[in-house]
Amino acid sequence: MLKVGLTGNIGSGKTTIAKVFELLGIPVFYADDEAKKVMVTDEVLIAGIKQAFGSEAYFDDGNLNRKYISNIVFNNKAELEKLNALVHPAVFRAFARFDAQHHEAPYVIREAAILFESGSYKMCDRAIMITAPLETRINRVIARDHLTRADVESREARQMPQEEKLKLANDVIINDGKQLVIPQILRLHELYLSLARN
Ligand SMILES: CC(C)(COP(=O)(O)OP(=O)(O)OC[C@H]1O[C@@H](n2cnc3c(N)ncnc32)[C@H](O)[C@@H]1O)[C@@H](O)C(=O)NCCC(=O)NCCS
Ligand SMILES: Nc1ncnc2c1ncn2[C@@H]1O[C@H](COP(=O)(O)OP(=O)(O)OP(=O)(O)O)[C@@H](O)[C@H]1O
Repeated sequence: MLKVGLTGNIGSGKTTIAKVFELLGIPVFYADDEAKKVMVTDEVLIAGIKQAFGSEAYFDDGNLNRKYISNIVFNNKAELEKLNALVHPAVFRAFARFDAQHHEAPYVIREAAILFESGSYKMCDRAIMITAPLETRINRVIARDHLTRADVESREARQMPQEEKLKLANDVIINDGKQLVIPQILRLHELYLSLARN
């Protein structure tokens, strides 16, 4: 079974495009969702996060105080690395379980915002990079999340630049709102099916 990583910088369209692969019958592992899940269910991880960032990291009902953590980690590289070092091992373990559950599929997709930054592309056979101009991505995220331009820019600044990621990717989907996306997805789907057969 082929493992395909799917990434792109903030607002590039990762989730939207991953859903199309799902429609084609391909299992998709959403690393960011899984990260959020383990951060509220894994007791050891919860204790580690509270120790690192203070008990304000969680609300009294057990939910993660995302705004509090975002303000810390997206404004300080060392703090983000601290959070990643706590969360990523738990996400890697969940991915291994997902693979095992879908071993009959020709390929699986791992959708992750930080596939390259975290080094997890090395655990995949191929990596897809989704690109769109920065201005388009900023406008999409402002419309979707009602964040400010400065919020989006500070998140973008924490990610490896698109050009760097393109050097590490095997495949590219251009989601600039001009080029048709579905034919690009179908081409890659055919490619992965044929790689999985051989
Ligand atoms: C800091 C948290 C709580 C903020 O949550 P919030 O809902 O406000 O933002 P969201 O998760 O949608 O992320 C917003 C943007 O930030 C970027 N981002 C998220 N995590 C990271 C990270 N670890 N490094 C760099 N960029 C990141 C994503 O590209 C995303 O577009 C959350 O992002 C988080 O828990 N991150 C750590 C877990 C992680 O590493 N997830 C990424 C994949 S495993
Ligand atoms: N080709 C497109 N045309 C118009 N809108 C789009 C297109 N692709 C994505 N969008 C919209 O842009 C927003 C961002 O897309 P999406 O949530 O898929 O991006 P993402 O890369 O997963 O974002 P994030 O990095 O913030 O998690 C969504 O509201 C989505 O509906």
